[in-house]
Amino acid sequence: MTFQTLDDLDDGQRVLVRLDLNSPVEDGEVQDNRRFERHAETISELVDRGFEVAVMAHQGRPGRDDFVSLSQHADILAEHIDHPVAFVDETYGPQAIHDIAGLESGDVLVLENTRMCDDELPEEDPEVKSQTEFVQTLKDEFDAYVNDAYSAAHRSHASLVGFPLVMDAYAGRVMETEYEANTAIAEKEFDGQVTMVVGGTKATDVIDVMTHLDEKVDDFLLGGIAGELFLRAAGHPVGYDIDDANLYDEQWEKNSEKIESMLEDHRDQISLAVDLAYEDDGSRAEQAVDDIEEKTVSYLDVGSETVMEYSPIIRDSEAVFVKGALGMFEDERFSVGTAGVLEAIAETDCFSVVGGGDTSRAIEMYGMEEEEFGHVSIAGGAYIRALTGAELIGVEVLSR
Ligand SMILES: Nc1ncnc2c1ncn2[C@@H]1O[C@H](COP(=O)(O)OP(=O)(O)O)[C@@H](O)[C@H]1O
Ligand SMILES: O=C(OP(=O)(O)O)[C@H](O)COP(=O)(O)O
Repeated sequence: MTFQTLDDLDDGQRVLVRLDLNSPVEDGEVQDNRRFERHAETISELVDRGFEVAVMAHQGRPGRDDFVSLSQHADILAEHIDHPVAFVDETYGPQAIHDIAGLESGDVLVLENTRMCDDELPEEDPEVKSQTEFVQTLKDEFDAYVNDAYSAAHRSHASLVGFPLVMDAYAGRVMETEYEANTAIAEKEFDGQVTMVVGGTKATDVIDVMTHLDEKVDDFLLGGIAGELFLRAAGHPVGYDIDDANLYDEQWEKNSEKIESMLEDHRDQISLAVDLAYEDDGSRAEQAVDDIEEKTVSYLDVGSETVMEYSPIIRDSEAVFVKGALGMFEDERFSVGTAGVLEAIAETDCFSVVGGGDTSRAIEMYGMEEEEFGHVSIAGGAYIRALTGAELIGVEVLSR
């Protein structure tokens, strides 16, 4: 697969750049993370080369607490590139078009969250997305489109797959390096045991990929939301929403058949938590899974016994892939699973990849160094999909 890169683009043009600045949001505040640091390299290069730059990116999903404006992202990006970054609260409306027209050489303008436009979601064919009002309006304002959002390249959304069909399209530096690293990793052959740690909140993404990796991966170590859904399928009274949470039921509806057939056909490859942690009177408490008779609390981490079972499997592995945290590690009380597994990987000389905008943050939060891991990717769902050998739709359209 080959695509044009920034080396193929003449300096000083008007470029529309898609980044992935999707970030954790705590109490309405966007948290700085490695995605800003990495994309800053691409934007700084474009600024230095005198381009007029408009940035598109998404944040969160409609209906979720993390679905917020990109105004804070513009400020964080400005700090990373040490250069002013303007923001407009429209993606392609009249004010956005006015501000784009006013761009001068070296200027950077962040457009509003692409997912606030009706045309961005849902997933549809690139041809359909390329004909949307969103794409058709913006395409004439620029000389070229640059996609740097490798970590979102598994989504067939307008800002990712529509523009390359109707504009001269290039890969940014992050797209280029992540694509090369993850493709090389997907092609690697391992003689020994291959383990995948599966957690996080996006269970649908990981379960879909697990069904394609059962020949490549010997052991799946489960936690997070997917872990609880597997426990539910195994007959435990967990893995459903209580209070007004919206993490389990919808993903169960979508995936229960796949989970049940994975358990039926590959039970010996799947390790489930034997204990779970929850908050009790402000402190961490743990409960053996076999003792749970009814879910009355939110489980926020795997328990210590589970970490003791997972760690030797990691130590015996030749390769370990991590996608998604085993618990809500941002709260130190629920970091035992995620930090425990990452520490076991860091202490072992296995080949390892840690992926995910959120999960990779745990490395620095809990005193580990990136150098202790083979590759730390800012992509989560995209990198595990790449492991299956499947081409990512956002990369495919860039290569046409
Ligand atoms: N049991 C849990 N309950 C709530 N959140 C969880 C739980 N386990 C993991 N998480 C959250 O999952 C997030 C990572 O999810 P996800 O987006 O799937 O992974 P990544 O961003 O690493 O690709 C973390 O921020 C963590 O707080
Ligand atoms: O953060 C992302 O994916 P990841 O959590 O799998 O790394 C991407 O921005 C895609 O976001 P989405 O999973 O809401 O489509």
